[in-house]
Order: sequence, then structure tokens, then C-alpha cells
Amino acid sequence: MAYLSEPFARIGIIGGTGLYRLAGAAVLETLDAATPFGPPSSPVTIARLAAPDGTGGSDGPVVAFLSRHGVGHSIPPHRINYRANLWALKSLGVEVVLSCAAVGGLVPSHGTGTFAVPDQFLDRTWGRADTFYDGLLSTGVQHLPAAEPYSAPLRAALVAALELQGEDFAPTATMAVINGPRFSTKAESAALIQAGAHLVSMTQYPEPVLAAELNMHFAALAFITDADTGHDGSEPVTAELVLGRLAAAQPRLLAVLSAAVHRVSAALAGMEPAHDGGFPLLALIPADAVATVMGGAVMDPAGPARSGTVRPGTVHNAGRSAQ
Ligand SMILES: CSC[C@H]1O[C@H](OP(=O)(O)O)[C@H](O)[C@@H]1O
Ligand SMILES: Nc1ncnc2[nH]cnc12
Repeated sequence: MAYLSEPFARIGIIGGTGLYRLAGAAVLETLDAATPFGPPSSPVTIARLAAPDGTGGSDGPVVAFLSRHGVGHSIPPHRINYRANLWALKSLGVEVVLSCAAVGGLVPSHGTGTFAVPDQFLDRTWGRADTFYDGLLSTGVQHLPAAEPYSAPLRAALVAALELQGEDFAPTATMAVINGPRFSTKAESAALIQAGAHLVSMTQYPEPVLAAELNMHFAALAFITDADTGHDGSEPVTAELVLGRLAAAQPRLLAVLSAAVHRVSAALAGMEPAHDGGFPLLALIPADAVATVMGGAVMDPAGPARSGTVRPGTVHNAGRSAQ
């Protein structure tokens, strides 16, 4: 079995609609990651962000960036290989995932042109592979506690970054996730509001739970591009509108992301790496060894102790608890 002696990057960023690369970051490497689930949506770019003072050089934090919809936005939300994407980041040493998304706002408190940091989701997708514990990898039966599905310390870093950048944002939100690729009808939108949702997305499930199963911190930075079917009197959403508004907001999004990454990077510098024994280089692991990896260093069900209310990867192993 082959292991990386050190991670390529400890912080991962998933780019969504309109964010296909990290403009301004220095690309160090571009990697084609192999996973047991097939290739991820895009090559993973290892890139160095500018230093905190805005200069280049070797002081800025290094991140692993992946484009969820692929190069040229070729993969629709219901066809994204979410398992491959999260596994690819994990295999490169990522411990913390910041997921960017263009979302619809359903209520006045979450208005167009502002940001939000979701703390809950409402899964309305269907047919998506949303667990690594499905028997495929001989990992046994596991049940992920999902009451608090996002990492508290990572959400706090995003909130601090949004404050630093002077952005208008909602520090909490319930994110409804529809299957797409079509947008909602007015009746569906009203039903989501009735169910307690503030935001609507097509991609924000199952990323949070897959990250947790892989013992990675996960939080989402949502930019509200529209008012969905038009609760504020605006025209109903279209893809062109989402793309255009996200493109216009990209510098703001990148500034918030960068501030959050610097904060997280400083915190990680004082933390031990989450894993013992190195990082599995999955591309080199034979298929029959994958189960060993899943039950060993990568998938230790106890997981590293972390602060905050969330312990990503803390899973209930039904097999063990029955003993
Ligand atoms: C192109 S409009 C619909 C598209 O935009 C959002 O993408 P992402 O969440 O990756 O930013 C939405 O979920 C849809 O996939
Ligand atoms: N209104 C909307 N519904 C679903 N996904 C979206 N992404 C951006 N806006 C959206």
C-alpha cells in the first residue's frame, strides 16, 4: 500500500457555478486523482493563495481546488460524482472543505446579492450515492449522526471572514437541495418555504455528509444569486441569471474565501494532522486494499478530537455497538 508522506494540501475548496478556478492564486500542480468511484469532476489544482498582506511569495496558504461541474461546466448537478470528488480531496490530505455554491433565496431575510452560511439542510434529492458505507467497500454498516451537519469551527471561520470583508450575510440558513437540473415551480418553492427552508440549491447534498464520513470538516459559502420563483417580485430564476450574477460577484466571493482560508490555515498550523501513518495515495492502492484503508488510518471511526459541536466522521458503527 502506498502512502503520501505529507499532504498536498490540508484545505480543500469546491468551486460551483461560476467559480471554475481560483483567479489570482499561483498554481503549483494539477493532479488527476483516481478514486474507487471513478474520476472526480475535474483535475485537482494545488494552488498557493496570496499572503495575508496580499503579496505573492511562499507565505500564502496552499489549497486543493476542484470544480464541481467540471471544466467548462459540463456536469449537471444530478450527474456529479460527489463520492469521487470528496474522496479525491481526502486522498490528497485535505482535512477541511469549503464548498462554494450559487443558491436561490426563498425568504426576505436571505436576499439576492448577499451571502449565507448554512447550518442545516433539507434533502429533496433522489437517487444520489450519498454514503461510502453501502457495502461496496466492505466497510460494514454505519449510521452518521447528522443533527448538526456542518462543522461549527469552519462555519465560524466563514462568518468571521464575511464580517472582515464587510459583507451583508445571514449567519444561519436552512438549505433545501432539489435534484435539478430544472428549477422549482412556484408551488414547490412555496412548499420548501413552508418546510422551513431559507435557501435552495441543487448541489449542496450529499457533499456535507460524504465529507463527514471521511472525517473532514465541511462548511458551505453560499452566494444568493436570485429569489427563485420571485418571492420579492423579481423575475423567476434562469441559469443565465445565476451565471451572470455569480460572475459579477466573483471578486467578493474570492475575497471572502481567501480571508476564511487564511484563518483556517492559521488554526491548522497549530493542529496535528488528522491522520496517523500518512495519507493513502489511492491511485496506487489495489482495489482489495481499499477496504483496509477505509477501516484504518483514513476512516478511523473515533476520528481526531476536535473543538466545536461537530465531530466530522464520528459515526455509529452498528456492527461494533452490537457487540
Ligand atoms: C447554472 S444555474 C444552476 C446551478 O447553479 C448552482 O450550482 P452550484 O451549486 O454548483 O453553485 C445550482 O446548484 C445548479 O447546479
Ligand atoms: N433558485 C435556485 N434553485 C436551485 N438552485 C439554484 N442555484 C442558484 N439559484 C438556484
